Parts: sequence; C-alpha cells; structure tokens
Amino acid sequence: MAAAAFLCARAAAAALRPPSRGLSRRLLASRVAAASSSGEGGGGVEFQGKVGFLGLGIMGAPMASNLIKAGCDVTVWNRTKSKCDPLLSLGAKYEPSPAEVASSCDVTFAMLADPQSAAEVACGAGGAAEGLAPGKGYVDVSTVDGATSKLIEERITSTGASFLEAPVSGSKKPAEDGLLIFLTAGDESLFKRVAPLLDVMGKSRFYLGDVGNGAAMKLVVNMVMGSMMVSFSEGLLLSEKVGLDPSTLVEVISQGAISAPMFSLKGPSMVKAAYPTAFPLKHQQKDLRLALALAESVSQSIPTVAAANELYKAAKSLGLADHDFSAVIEALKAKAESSQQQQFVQLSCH
Ligand SMILES: NC(=O)C1=CN([C@@H]2O[C@H](COP(=O)(O)OP(=O)(O)OC[C@H]3O[C@@H](n4cnc5c(N)ncnc54)[C@H](OP(=O)(O)O)[C@@H]3O)[C@@H](O)[C@H]2O)C=CC1
Ligand SMILES: O=CC(=O)O
Repeated sequence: MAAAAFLCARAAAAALRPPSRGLSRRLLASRVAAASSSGEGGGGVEFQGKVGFLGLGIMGAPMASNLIKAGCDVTVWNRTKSKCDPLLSLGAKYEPSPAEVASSCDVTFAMLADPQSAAEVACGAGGAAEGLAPGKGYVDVSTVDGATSKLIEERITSTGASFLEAPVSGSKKPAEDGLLIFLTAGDESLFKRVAPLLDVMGKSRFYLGDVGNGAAMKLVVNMVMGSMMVSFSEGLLLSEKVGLDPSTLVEVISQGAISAPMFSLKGPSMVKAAYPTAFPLKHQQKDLRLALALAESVSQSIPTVAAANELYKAAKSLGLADHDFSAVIEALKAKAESSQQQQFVQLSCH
C-alpha cells in the first residue's frame, strides 16, 4: 500500500471547474455536496464537524476562505492576529492558540511556513497537540520534510487523534480558485473523512500511503519546478544578450513541447523585472534544501538541483527572500554584472 498512489476519481468535482477568479459560494457549497454524496472514499460521509485552520499566509488565507464560503464552520488562528480579520469578516470564529482551535474543532488544518513552524504549531507550548483527543483529526498541509512530518505524526497520534500529511501543489491562484492538488499520506480513514473538505480546496487528491510519502512527493515536484525556473531565467537572459526579444521567447515556448503554465504565467512579468509574490522565493529555496537532503538520504545525485539551490541562496542574500521565486533571475543578472566588472578590472590591470 505504501508505494501505491491512488488518484481518487471525482467526476462530480471535475465537472465543477471554477470560474477564472475565485469560487462563488454557491459553487463551493455544491462542491461539498458533490464530494459528500459521491459515495467514494469509504462512503463519502458528509463533513458536518467543525473545522480549524492554523496559518493564514498566502496559501492558508484563501484555503480557509474557500471552506467558509462553502458553508463550513471554520475557526482560525494565525501568529500575526491581524491576518485573521478578513476571515472573521467572512464568518470565521477565532481562538487565541492552536491548542484552543484544535480542542474546539473536529478536524484542524495547518498551513505553516516551514518544518520549524509546522513542528512548533503542532507540538510546541500551546500547540495543537495540547487540544487534541481521540476522534479528532490533524491535517498538516505545509511543505515540510518527511522526518518533521513523522515527528508531528508521533505527537499528534500520542493524543489519540489521527494525522494526515497533505502538502499541496499549486500556488496562490490555484488556492484562490480551489484548484490545489493534495499529496496526502497517513491515516487513511482521516483522508476519507476530510475528502469533502479537500475537494472544496482542490481539484485532485492523491493518497500515497505512509507518512513521509506526501512530503517526499511534494519535494520532488518542487525541486523540478525550482530547476525549471532557473533554466527559464537563463534562457530569458541569454535571449536578450544575443539581441532577441525575451517576450517573443516566452511566446515561442508557450507554443511548443516545453510549454508550461508556469512559464506563460511568470514570463511576461519577469521580462518587466516584476515579481509579485505568489510563491515566496525563501520557500522555494527551503524546498530545494529539503529535496537535496532527501536525495542525500538515498545517495541520489541531483547536480542540477544543487546548482539551482545556490542561485536561490544568492537571490536571498540580495534581499529577494519575500519576492516571488521568479526573482531568482535577478541573481543571474547580478552574477553577469559581477563577472563583467571582474573582466573590466583584469583588463585595466594589464
Ligand atoms: N505560496 C505558494 O505558492 C505555495 C506554498 N506552499 C507551501 O505552503 C506553506 C505556506 O506557504 P505560504 O502561505 O506561501 O507562506 P507565507 O509565508 O505566506 O505564510 C506562512 C505562514 O506560516 C506562519 N508562520 C511562520 N513562522 C511561524 C512560527 N514560528 N509560528 C507560527 N506561525 C508561523 C505565518 O504566520 P505570520 O502571518 O504570523 O507570519 C503564516 O501564517 C509553505 O510550506 C510553502 O512552502 C505550497 C504550495 C504553494
Ligand atoms: O509549492 C509551490 C507550488 O506552486 O506548488
């Protein structure tokens, strides 16, 4: 079972593709109903309990918002309390700690920045585990490494509650549109229980077996994405250097075999040196760092990813950590400038 991946076919949800900007309350509510009545997932029991949501950043806020719009009874918490306000205006309740959210809800989702914050919010003082008990569920949708996920699982299940890791593929807009891809692993009955909720927030869900497999799948996907972005950046800069219009390159790529939504989406703003944050560069670098450790654990060589990681680190040191990850192109520009300066110094010295 651990190695087997099951994509749950959800014909009803697939038929309910969202409009281009966000999902209407009616559409979201119908998604809950469709997923609940589809009968798949061990009975497709309708989710009627209370839902907690911890972490209202770029991803957590629209995910929680979609649950509220779908008619779920949602209680939120965020370290920076002001980020709860838009959700409270939509009808969410508030509790002052992760423990209190978990104790007042049947199932609690967590969407935190990194392994450290995910572990702290789940297992630290006032953390979710303190409010959990048998019958409750904890679903961590943050991108972390398998070891962190297993540590969280151990603490959560020690309370008698059940645990599901469920990192997501898809960025800010897919989160707004309810089009995320869930990469889940862990307690299969919890997976089935929260399926109607996952179907509100996402377009598909994979169940991958043991805890760690969801994290690993997410890291592999994101290491490919991070390297693709570096390669794309190199292409944009080279095209410009040799006198081509990089906007034309974006168009050419969009029509061929290497076309990818990411290139079409990010390319036009990258050409204008604009990097509105959808996926923060610091998180992409974190994912590459974790993917490198994953590869190391099985002695797998991933030299392209290692090189890409260095570039994201350089971009962070240029102050670009909170920009979109497409700002990695600025690290390449800085490299080109510094090698030009070095050439100039060498020429002047001779
Ligand atoms: N953005 C994207 O496109 C995608 C991101 N992801 C992953 O999802 C996760 C969240 O990403 P995103 O929403 O973009 O990130 P953000 O940086 O926007 O949000 C991070 C969240 O974590 C909270 N947080 C950070 N440190 C702590 C801490 N020590 N204690 C408590 N809370 C903390 C923040 O709280 P506060 O508001 O107080 O800072 C905030 O709620 C990451 O793991 C990321 O890799 C996955 C898919 C896509
Ligand atoms: O983790 C980022 C994403 O776009 O997926």
